[in-house]
Amino acid sequence: MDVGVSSAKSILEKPLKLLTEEDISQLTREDCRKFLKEKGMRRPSWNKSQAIQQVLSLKALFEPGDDSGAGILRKILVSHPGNPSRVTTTPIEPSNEVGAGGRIPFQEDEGPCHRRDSPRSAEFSGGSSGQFVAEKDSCKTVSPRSPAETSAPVGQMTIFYSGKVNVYDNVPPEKARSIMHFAANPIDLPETGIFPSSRMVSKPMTKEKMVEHPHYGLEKANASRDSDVEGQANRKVSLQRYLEKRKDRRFSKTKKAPGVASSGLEMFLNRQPRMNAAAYSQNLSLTGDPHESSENQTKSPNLSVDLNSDLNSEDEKESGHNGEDDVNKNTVMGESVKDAREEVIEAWYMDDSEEDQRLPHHKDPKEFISLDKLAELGVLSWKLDADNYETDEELKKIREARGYSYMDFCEVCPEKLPNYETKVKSFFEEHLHTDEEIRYCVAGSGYFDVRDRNEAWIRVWVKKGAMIVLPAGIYHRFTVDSENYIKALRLFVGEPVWTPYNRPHDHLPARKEYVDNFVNKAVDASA
Ligand SMILES: CSCCC(=O)/C(O)=C/O
Ligand SMILES: [Fe+2]
Ligand code: NI
Repeated sequence: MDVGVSSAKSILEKPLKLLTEEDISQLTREDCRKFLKEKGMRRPSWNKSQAIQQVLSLKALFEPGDDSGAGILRKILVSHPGNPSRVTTTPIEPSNEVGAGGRIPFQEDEGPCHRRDSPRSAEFSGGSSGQFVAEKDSCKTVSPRSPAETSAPVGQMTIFYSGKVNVYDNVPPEKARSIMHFAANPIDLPETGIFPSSRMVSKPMTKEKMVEHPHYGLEKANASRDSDVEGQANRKVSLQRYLEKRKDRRFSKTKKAPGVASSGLEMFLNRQPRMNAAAYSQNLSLTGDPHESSENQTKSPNLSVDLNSDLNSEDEKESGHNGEDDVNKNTVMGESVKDAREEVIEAWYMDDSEEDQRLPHHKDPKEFISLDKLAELGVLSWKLDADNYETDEELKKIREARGYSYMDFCEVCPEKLPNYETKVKSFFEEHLHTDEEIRYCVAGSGYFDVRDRNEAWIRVWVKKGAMIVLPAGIYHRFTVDSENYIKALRLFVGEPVWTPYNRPHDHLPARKEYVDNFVNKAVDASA
């Protein structure tokens, strides 16, 4: 008998309130996906953290009894005015408590090689918080749990989240509204009480602070509860303990063991699919061509200390991508919903030509790939407001959620980058890093090429406003495009390590972990 399977099954069958941190840490992605599929979710996440989060959310919402997540949600349910048949999340208001004095000293120097940029998209994208569209009777503003509602017919609910579509059958209106509320308040996740509220005071996110204040955000979240919460107390305490431990681990000097899955922090704070950045690199030999040296970058030392305190048409012509390809479209009741990220990020399979690396290198015919497909390779993306990155609440939320405590700029152009030619060549050597590579394009554009599961090159065109995360261990390379200019914000968890390990570096734990999580498991699952 497969002990692992049966123990996972018994864990998943446990009521949510009895789940312990040990239980959760034993779950594998496949356990969760299986469970979710059995519960009717058609496309559970491929990401372990997110799959676990989906399991917990599902259990919270569907477990009967007063201590269900729906019970908690019911307490804080708000009516959604406006169109009763659809609710889309709106950007969370910026925190008023963030003082101007605490602003990040970003350097605004545009540089001599600043090229013309694509027109700015004024509209905020739901990239970081995901876009939720719920259908059917899910958003009627009926008072909670009225008798009529209890006997109301159940229906199907479709949730568009982070570009993914999940369809749930037999959803009562009450639960649907709970989910709607959950969607509209992405930071105040009611089940765990661990989320910093968008309205709470913004606190510095230095390593010390993160360890020192493990209950960051608890007060505000807890304030929205009352005695109904009692039934959840055990589970909450257990989960908090789990999160605190993981958070401490994440920011401690201790190296993370190879193969350890994503941290609890990201499991609960993150609504984007994500793989963790394992910090192995300190003890690994530098066998690659370090294309990085911090003196060559426009580093802003203050940024590494505390960043949280305060925090087209021409392009389409060039790519031949008019944004109307079916592959990048979501559909709600037959209506197409475009992923806002596509305004600033496009991805396609590359041809094999040896021509100038700065050319688009499309196949003939062009073969685009959706951002969801990229996420399945661990490549995450957001669209952000690059004109206001200093004060952007969305960026701040992403950084808080993912622990990106460090930032600096990297400007790639002959005038700004010493040893420009060598560097550009080195960026384009196929390599991997033992941590995530996080780049936020605030001006210009460039190509990040990543290998897919079959070793084919996918070219990811990143333009102003695009933030991209390449997971640790993925083979990739970078080049500017024919405009020859990019200014990118580089982010990192803790002290940055930029070492590139040129291919082959398959023995590195980060590579093995990447292959296990994003190549082998996907292949196993599809077999
Ligand atoms: C646009 S940032 C420069 C490229 C880089 O840092 C890197 O590591 C590419 O793989
Ligand atoms: Fe890199
Ligand atoms: Ni690099």
